[in-house]
Amino acid sequence: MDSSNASLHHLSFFELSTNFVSEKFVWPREENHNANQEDDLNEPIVDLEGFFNGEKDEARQTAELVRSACLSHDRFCLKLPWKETISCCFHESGPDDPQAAHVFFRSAFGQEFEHIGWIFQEYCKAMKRLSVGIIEILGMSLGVDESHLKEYFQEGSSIMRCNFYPPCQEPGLALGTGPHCDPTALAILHQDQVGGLQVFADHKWKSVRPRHDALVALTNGVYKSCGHRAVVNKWKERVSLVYFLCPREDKIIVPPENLEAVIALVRKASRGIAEVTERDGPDANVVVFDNYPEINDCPKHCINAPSTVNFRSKFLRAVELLTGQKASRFRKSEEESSLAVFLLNVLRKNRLRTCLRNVLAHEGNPE
Ligand SMILES: O=C(O)CCC(=O)C(=O)O
Ligand SMILES: [Fe+2]
Repeated sequence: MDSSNASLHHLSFFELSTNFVSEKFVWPREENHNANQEDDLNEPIVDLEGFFNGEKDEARQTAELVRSACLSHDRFCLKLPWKETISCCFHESGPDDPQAAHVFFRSAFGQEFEHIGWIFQEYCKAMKRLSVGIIEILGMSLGVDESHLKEYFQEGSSIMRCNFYPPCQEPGLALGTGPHCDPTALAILHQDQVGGLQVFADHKWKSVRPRHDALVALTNGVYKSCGHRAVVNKWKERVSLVYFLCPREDKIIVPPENLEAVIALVRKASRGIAEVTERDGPDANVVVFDNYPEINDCPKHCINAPSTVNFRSKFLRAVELLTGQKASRFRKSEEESSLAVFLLNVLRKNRLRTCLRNVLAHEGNPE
């Protein structure tokens, strides 16, 4: 670093060299955190090798693992972050493209940084391949057409961010990156060995310990967007690189058709279930869904009636997607031929109710 850069650096973190952290960086007490006393996340490690080698069974198992990991997160506010950041757009471009990274690095930072732009471009190309692969697995895990999401993101223009976190004398007062959910489809994060990334899971901040052989993928969408933050370290500087996968700027964002239909049905059914159990108690076995025409359209709630087959198969799929359990486990016998009984039995498994609540909360106003 030359002397002009060094003085700039000292200027931006002037407060650092004093014995206190400037008020601008002090995070509200209610969001207080003690960076070193958090639990570890114990996130599942998803090995993508089989998927990238084209092994179908391994890809399916990977999608299962991804689904259960993505269905278990919550969300969440800003003071000044204790960090410096550079974010650049990444376009898959030819060497003469004015938007190519090396052109940007040369014009923004000077000739001597052009080669960093070339490295940046190569890194982003690799991240693009990886992220589109992960998106494909996410698509599989959601039960939507496998190629849908892959094609959707194929031409995207993504963002690459480098975060630099200087040491902070009072790491319990400041945050490197405040709590947030990334607004992009997928973020792939490469953190160095200092550690600092935390994810909000099970109502607590949990540390994602650095692994030299793994990157961290954070998702958004039907799977709840994953709240996360980065804490700072008293002694060491930390660097993270984040690749954000985004669709092309003019793409219209809509859920895949079959997924939308399933979610709409689940919303309706879940309101029905909630009302039903309040009114009739958990042992009720005859139920009328007054306000839910899709369900009442079924003659005598018989799930084998032709008009209900479509609904039933969609609902079973939704149950599978949302609970991670095979829907056939709920189809115990012919006696359970009433849709209402079926729904109540599902509800008794309890997990579905929580999952449905999550879907409703995630989608905003359930009314
Ligand atoms: O540095 C980190 O670990 C997190 C950074 C982050 O969440 C972001 O840049 O969006
Ligand atoms: Fe983030």
